[in-house]
Amino acid sequence: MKNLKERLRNIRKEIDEIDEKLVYLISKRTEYAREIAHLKMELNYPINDEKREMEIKERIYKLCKKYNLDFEIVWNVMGILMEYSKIVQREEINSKNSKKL
Ligand SMILES: C=C(O[C@@H]1C=C(C(=O)O)C=C[C@H]1O)C(=O)O
Repeated sequence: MKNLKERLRNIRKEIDEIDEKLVYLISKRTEYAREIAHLKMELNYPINDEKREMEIKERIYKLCKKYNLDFEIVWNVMGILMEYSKIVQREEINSKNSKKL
């Protein structure tokens, strides 16, 4: 019983560390998206890039096979992250445009 409780505590510690890494990686991903927004402004490219999103989808599909994960669920998570990166890009472009006025 004592061992089981200790194992539970240890696994939760591992999960906390993974969560911290995930949040760090989300912040990295979002910062890169912010940088991309500036490049898109210069290049006159739209925020949405369906072709790129399809490439990501294919990669994620293969990675899910490799790591034996449910693609639908992982793709939902990725969808949220991509939505977030587009929100940040829109904010970035709006704030740059409003500074121009
Ligand atoms: C970040 C980009 O902008 C958008 C967001 C994407 C993402 O979050 O991965 C991918 C394609 C674009 O729709 C990009 O073009 O690379």
